[in-house]
Amino acid sequence: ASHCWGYGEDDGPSSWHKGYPIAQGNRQSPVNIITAETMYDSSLSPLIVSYENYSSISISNNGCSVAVEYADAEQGPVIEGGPLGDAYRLKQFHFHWGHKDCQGSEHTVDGRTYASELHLVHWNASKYQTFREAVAAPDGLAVLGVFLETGKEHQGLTKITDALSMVKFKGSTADLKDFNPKCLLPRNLNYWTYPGSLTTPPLHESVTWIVFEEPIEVSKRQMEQFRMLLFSEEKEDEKFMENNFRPPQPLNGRKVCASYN
Ligand SMILES: NS(=O)(=O)c1c(F)c(F)c(-n2cc(CC3CCCCC3)nn2)c(F)c1F
Ligand SMILES: [Zn+2]
Repeated sequence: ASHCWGYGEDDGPSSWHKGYPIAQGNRQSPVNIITAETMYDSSLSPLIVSYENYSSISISNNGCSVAVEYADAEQGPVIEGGPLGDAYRLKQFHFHWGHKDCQGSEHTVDGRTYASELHLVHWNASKYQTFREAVAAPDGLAVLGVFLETGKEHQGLTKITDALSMVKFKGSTADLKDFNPKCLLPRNLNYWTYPGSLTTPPLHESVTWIVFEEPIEVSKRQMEQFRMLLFSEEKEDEKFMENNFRPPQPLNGRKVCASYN
């Protein structure tokens, strides 16, 4: 079905429940991470990120974000360990950002918002046949969340930000080969984890969230390049793609676990 949801006044997060009742479910994302209430879980093993044989295919503007897609290959980039019982295969990564640098992330930390948040979406290819099947299963997805704050330019991100002008309009796609997303992870892999959902419709409660504590630094110019993207198609009147983030949702008794003490 074509998107009839968005981030505007009438079709934004507060009205998503009309088309997607799960929006008012009990394991929705994002959430505000209250660090004093997180639980150190010594049983959490280190996260294993095996992105060596990556094969990115393209970058595209899907009308709600900009995403880099990966080939669905057996030996593709995977993550395992940490809270995960299986190996999860990277499908795509995308971003959420604001109109200005003081807001834009989806998760917040003690109420603090960041300029942007990168999501690396993985699916449980050990247990399910396809992404479509996994996206609706309670242990189907694992998403790595990385906060972006403004500071010095991020060398690795320039390959992405310099390609954004090629996917300005909704529905546009461009080649983007051999991008290794490992360069987008922070140096320190301390993380928080909790059971949640997609943060966009269909809002399936199928995500094990793994949010890194340490943000990566990107330049103000790189953030500006995200803000020249459009929600709109070539023929429509211009609507700049910004504030494409869902606000924090109730924890409903969920515990956020920390991988570090
Ligand atoms: N912000 S998030 O929570 O990291 C996040 C995700 F994890 C996603 F998986 C998606 N997602 C949506 C679809 C369409 C599918 C089309 C087939 C039916 C299911 C949805 N593909 N990937 C997504 F858009 C998103 F924003
Ligand atoms: Zn996302």
